[in-house]
Amino acid sequence: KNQAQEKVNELREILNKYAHEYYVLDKPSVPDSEYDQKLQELRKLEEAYPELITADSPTQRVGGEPLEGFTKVQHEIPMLSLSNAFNEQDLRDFARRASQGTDKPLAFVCELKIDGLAISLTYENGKFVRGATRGDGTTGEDITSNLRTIRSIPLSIKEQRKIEVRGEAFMPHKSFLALNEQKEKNGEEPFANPRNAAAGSLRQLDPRIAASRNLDVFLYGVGEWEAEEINSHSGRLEYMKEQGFKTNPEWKRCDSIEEVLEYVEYWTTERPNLRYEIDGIVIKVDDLDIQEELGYTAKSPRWAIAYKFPAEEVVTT
Ligand SMILES: NC(=O)n1nc(-c2ccco2)nc1N
Repeated sequence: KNQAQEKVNELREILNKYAHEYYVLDKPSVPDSEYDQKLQELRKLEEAYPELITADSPTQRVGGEPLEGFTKVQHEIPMLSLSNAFNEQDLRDFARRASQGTDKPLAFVCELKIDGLAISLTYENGKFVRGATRGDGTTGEDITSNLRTIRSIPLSIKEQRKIEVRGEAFMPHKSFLALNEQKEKNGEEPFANPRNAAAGSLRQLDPRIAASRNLDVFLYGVGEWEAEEINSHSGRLEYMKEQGFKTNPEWKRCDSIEEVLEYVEYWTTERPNLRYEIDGIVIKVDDLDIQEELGYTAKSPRWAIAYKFPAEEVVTT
């Protein structure tokens, strides 16, 4: 029995490492067959010793029965929407207002604005305990069982103190095209865009359907955190990556609005080469104390703004 426990722990550690390399770092160190073989070994051991099964085992990604409905979740810290910028002048105005709100030197972090569904993930004692949609910003829906099926979301992390991280769940282009092809074959209505497809997939009551949709996430923020000891947004992004969360590799710390404008310029042309949909660039003040000084309007932070790409002219054939 103890032998089985040791073997199970060893397999879980190896499988979590492989999964992190493959789904989070996009750099597998072993062929899929190696992963599948070890997972099969773990399944057999858990079958023989069901009392050894834990919720964070890699075999427990796709849960049991479909839900009857989604329960509501209150966000202790509201998940606010971002105000928009549409051109260079809007961005310069944003930077000026921010610099007038503090006498400290100002730095920004630029991030790709992933066009998906905003989500919140809560971990307690290092375990993924709850996942929720943004909803209206204060009340979302508990979609834990669906989010567990997304392989790039870790089921356990090193941090033992309660932490809530936030990000975007999305459907990569390849999965979107394949899903719509399938829907058209079945004579079903295809999804209009990857955002709707991701939202529709996470609103399914049966986690097996969500599991089949090849969703992914990028995490970009922290909500509640018992151990707030990092004083910059960029530091938080690095911390989240260290904890095993998938953060978008394209974020960049900029020391001036000129650098921000260069970043926007670069991604305006580079955007078509991404394997996922983005609808803009998010610019955030990096220093968390300055974020606090700047505060919020009724519905959005004053320390962040979303530059939106011009809507692509639809070529009607
Ligand atoms: N959609 C997206 O990629 N977002 N959204 C935020 C955000 C929303 C509110 C605060 O931050 N940040 C990024 N990268």
